Amino acid sequence: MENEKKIEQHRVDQVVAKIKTKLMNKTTELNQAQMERSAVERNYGQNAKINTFEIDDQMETNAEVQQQKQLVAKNLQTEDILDHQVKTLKFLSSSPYFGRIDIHETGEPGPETLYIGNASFADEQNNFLIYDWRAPISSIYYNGTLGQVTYQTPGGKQTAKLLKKRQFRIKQGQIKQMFDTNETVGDQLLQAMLSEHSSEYMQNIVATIQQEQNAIIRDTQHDLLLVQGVAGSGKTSAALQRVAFLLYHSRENLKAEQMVLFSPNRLFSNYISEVLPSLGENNLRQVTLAEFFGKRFEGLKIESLFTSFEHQLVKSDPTLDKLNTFKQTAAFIRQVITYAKNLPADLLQFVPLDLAGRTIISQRQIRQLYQATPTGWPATLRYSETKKKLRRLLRQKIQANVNKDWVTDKMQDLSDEQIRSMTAQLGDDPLIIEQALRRQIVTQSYQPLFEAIYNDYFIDIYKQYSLFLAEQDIMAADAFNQQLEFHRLALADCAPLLMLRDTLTGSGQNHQIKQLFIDEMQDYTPAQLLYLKHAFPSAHFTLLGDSEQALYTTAKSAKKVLHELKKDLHFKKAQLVELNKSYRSSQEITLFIREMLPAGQNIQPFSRHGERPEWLITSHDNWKSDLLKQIQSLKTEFTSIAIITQTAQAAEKLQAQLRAQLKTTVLKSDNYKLPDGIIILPVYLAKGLEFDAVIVFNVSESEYPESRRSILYTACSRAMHSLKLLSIDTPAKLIEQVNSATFKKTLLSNQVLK
Ligand SMILES: Nc1ncnc2c1ncn2[C@@H]1O[C@H](COP(=O)(O)OP(=O)(O)OP(=O)(O)O)[C@@H](O)[C@H]1O
Repeated sequence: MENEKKIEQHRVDQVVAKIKTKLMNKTTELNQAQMERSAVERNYGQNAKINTFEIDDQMETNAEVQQQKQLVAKNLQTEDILDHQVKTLKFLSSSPYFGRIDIHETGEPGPETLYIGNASFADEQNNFLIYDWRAPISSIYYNGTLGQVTYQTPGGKQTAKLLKKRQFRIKQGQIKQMFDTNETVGDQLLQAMLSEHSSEYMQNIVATIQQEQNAIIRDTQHDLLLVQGVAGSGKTSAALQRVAFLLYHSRENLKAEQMVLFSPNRLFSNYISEVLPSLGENNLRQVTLAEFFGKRFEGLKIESLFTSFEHQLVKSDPTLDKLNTFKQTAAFIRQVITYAKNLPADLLQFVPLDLAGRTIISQRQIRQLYQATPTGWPATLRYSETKKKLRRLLRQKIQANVNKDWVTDKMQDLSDEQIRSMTAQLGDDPLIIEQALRRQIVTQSYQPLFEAIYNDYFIDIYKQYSLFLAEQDIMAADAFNQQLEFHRLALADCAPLLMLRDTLTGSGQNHQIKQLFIDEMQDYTPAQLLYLKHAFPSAHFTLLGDSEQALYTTAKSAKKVLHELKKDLHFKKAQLVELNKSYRSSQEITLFIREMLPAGQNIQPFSRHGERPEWLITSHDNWKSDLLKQIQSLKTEFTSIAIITQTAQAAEKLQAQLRAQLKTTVLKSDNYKLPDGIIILPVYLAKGLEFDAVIVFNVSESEYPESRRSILYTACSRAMHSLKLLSIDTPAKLIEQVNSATFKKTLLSNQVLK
């Protein structure tokens, strides 16, 4: 192997030399392009400053400025392309590839050797020295064991014989590790990757994508791809590599702007923000569900998923809980749609169009316009026809106002300069100029009304929804109205409200988005998913979740989740992929946490070893000093240490209790960056994240009764290398039920166990 390694290093040296030459050329081109653009911009700046008075001059200058602007835009585009090439080449010059396959394709005279890396690279004769990991042929690297293999190409299925598979770890142009493997992607490289300590940002996994993850990444057939995977099985990782794959696969008709990822919180958005750039792709848009709703209900404070969760934990009102549960179903949304479609005109909650305290178009007039539309038309058509008529009516009102005194008054207040800019290109006829001016003045003052019509402000959707709720249950309507008075909106009301608005007005759909991803989909209600399907009608959905980590609902089998989605959301081609192997945690941690779940034996640990998790039992008097000792000892080994509590209040309280002895940072839902040092955070904010060491705080029976099994599982599964559970006083039975061989139990104080 040593000799082989020398030969491979020699090739790496040759390839890197070629990459560096190209890098030099591209850097020069980039510098030139930047200089050219600065020159155009300087020139453009001077032209834009020319003071124009005569109309002819102004028009000429405008045309010139436009031309310059176009030139700058074109230069910027070239610069972007060059900049991207330079970045890719820089990366390749340090780490050109990670895989090699030797294959003999059916019908070809002899075998060939291909190297696979983050991006393709060809020499001047167009020989591919590196293949992009997303190229069709590269799938052999991820899917094939030695022997006969097949792979998809645009022209159909191809067969080949895989003769050799080799993995590399190359850094700064030097081969650090090299393995031959017969497996799909061998464990040795994966071992090395997973043993590393956690970092601030999630890393890409292109060198070690596993076969079942590859099925997620390369799927282009289905409009619903449902991924149900155990904690740490690489759902998020696979989803992000999938984005990169789709961008490569449909370079011509899919742009990063046409994709959106619904993520659990801002911390998570930041945590994953480096993955796509590290693969040479632009980031896709990320939004949390609360942000998405927030944009659609301006002026209202939307309850976040976490607040809703904390409310459930802190106070729980059985009657309201029941109502909220119904609001979360797809059946409820369907009821909203039926209501909106069949709403008689006299029940529509129109509001007058007012301007500066004066009603310009009354509620009665609006209703009459609506009633005048054919009753046989669907509600949305009647509504859009009403909108058209309202605009026409406004224009008539403008005409009727043109010669009114208030307009004459306003005209007299205008400066010569204002008049000139308002009437440019109208010729010299004073009569024409005056009429145009008057019309502009009225139109400008009526502008807010046009906007109100455009934005559907002439219908009070909140009142309408409250009436709908009252038809179901008067208490539900009261609760909703009460929230509204304080400018608040419960999360459970957002999707039905929007569906009501959209069904009445025919608005709210975004046809631009082609791919939509939802991470932690188990936290979405069927009502929300149904609304998102409606709001993004052209999108393919990739939904990633783990129902065992459902903090807000109960666990369901993957097949049941798929069945319900198909039934509720009407996808044509749905596919379920299940991931059972956990990569995040050491084998010892996985063996312990899977014991917490009734069906946990399906979870396969990855063979990376560490210490068994430790269950620490302390007393009410000594817990603080015991906890501090544990933290001190973890600090000697790890940099990323998290203490996970159940609620934000508990996190704050703990911080206050430790303050005198230890500096910690409590994470809140509006934090977007993980700070250094010891972190305290509530479990829902830890979703999707991982830490070298985790201490789950206060695992007592009162905090973690049987019903909070998922919460405890989610908290524990954030740990990569070290997991400790601290119980104060009465320990949780949930742990007592776990096979005692999977953890170490330590009595820190003279605590009497039940
Ligand atoms: N094929 C792989 N090669 C290398 N690392 C991997 C691979 N798959 C997953 N990992 C690593 O395992 C860890 C967990 O991955 P990820 O966060 O994507 O899992 P997840 O299923 O989304 O987890 P959770 O549901 O618990 O949030 C990450 O550190 C990721 O880099």
